[in-house]
Amino acid sequence: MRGLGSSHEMRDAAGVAWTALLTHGFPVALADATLPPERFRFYVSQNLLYLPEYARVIAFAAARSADGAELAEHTESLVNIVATELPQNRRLLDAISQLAPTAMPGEGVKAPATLAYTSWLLSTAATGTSLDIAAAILPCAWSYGEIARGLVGGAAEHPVYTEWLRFFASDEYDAVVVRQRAAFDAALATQDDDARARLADIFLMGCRLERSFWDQGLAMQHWDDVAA
Ligand SMILES: Cc1ncc(CO)c(N)n1
Repeated sequence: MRGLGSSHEMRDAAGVAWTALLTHGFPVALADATLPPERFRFYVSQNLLYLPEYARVIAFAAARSADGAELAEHTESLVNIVATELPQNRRLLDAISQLAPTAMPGEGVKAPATLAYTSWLLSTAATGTSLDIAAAILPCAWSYGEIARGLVGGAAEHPVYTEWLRFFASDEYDAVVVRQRAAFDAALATQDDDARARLADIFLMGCRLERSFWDQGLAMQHWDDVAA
């Protein structure tokens, strides 16, 4: 299919589902340091429920790797989540708890967008190929890198948010994204039009779910019986 032969073209095809992530009110408020700490606490708590499932999904991709190079690639992504991002999110929760000391309602319970996103990732992992899984996980890492790199330059100093921005805007994080995209693009080159269209649909859904995760954080949206 013309126009869907690379991650770059899939991102362009995702249109507003992608561009909305770059200008979303949550990261924008985080960068100008006006985001209320309670909202960040809610978001990080939900992220700590999201990331272990995300890691399990990457493990499915590793398990289904076609060759040693693919196995190594997914394993590096998995290690990045388990050894770097999860501990970093736990540190962020500790830090924001100084500014927002009261636990949010339902902090240990997946809120609707968290459940939708993790359930979709896990169902893609259960039924898809390793490349389907790669398409599903690509918007996560890639969009965070792009969001942070776009905002870090003009960001206000903040005792917690600055660390978040620097982490995702770092060269180390960018290297993770570059590696993931290169592996995805190389695999995509071997796919026929039908497969590329399916992968683009998966990528697009990942972008939508990223956006609803930000929306959920901004609104602190939880199940009706959990919300006070
Ligand atoms: C919801 C979500 N998407 C992407 C990332 C980046 O890994 C994250 N930590 N959380």
